[in-house]
Amino acid sequence: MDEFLHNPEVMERAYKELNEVVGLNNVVEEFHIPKLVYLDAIIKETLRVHPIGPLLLRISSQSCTVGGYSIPKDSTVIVNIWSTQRDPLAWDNPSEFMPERFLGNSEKWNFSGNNFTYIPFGSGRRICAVIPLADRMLRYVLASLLHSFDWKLPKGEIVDRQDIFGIVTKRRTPLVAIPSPRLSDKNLYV
Ligand code: HEM
Repeated sequence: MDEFLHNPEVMERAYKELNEVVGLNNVVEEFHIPKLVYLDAIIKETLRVHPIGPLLLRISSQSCTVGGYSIPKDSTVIVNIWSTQRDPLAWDNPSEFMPERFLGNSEKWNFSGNNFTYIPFGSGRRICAVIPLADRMLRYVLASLLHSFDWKLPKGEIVDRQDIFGIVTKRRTPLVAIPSPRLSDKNLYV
């Protein structure tokens, strides 16, 4: 929501897609979700710049060398995906919020954890246990919130939008956003 509210051209394109696919006379239903390809790109880009679990932990089962560094057996290894998903060697304009980078290449950009430049759900044996559920819920909840309401930021508010780190990534200050109804019929909100 934060990136959406701070990127008016992304907002405009997402609303256009929702108007065309769902329409202002309807609420979002499950069958609409696969057709919302720009919304899918927004979610993927959000998980790139703000991965929910920024640090993956592993213990090396044997001694090895990674990127020229020797890692002894039984070392704790921390993989910083917040950083790798913003690596300028892998991403153009890595700090820019650009959902378009995920359009038209769904084979390459998925949550399988096989493309190490993009692993928001982790990778390998300990990859997130509920990717299909999390993916579906994210798309459905975000699509419904955006489609049902126009969202605005409070006037004149200057906030610190940076991430803070812990087990999960959070924005430094909580987001305040003001919704107003946008559907054609008030009964659709019941
Ligand atoms: C957008 C939502 C979510 C994201 C981005 C996410 C991301 C992650 C990540 C990065 C890991 C670590 C993977 C690794 O070390 O390779 C993980 C592990 C895990 N996640 Fe999620 N997660 C999400 C939602 C959920 C939800 C809703 C649940 C439970 C209802 C869940 C359950 C788990 C479990 C059980 C593990 C540990 C798997 C294991 O160690 O074998 N996740 N998740």
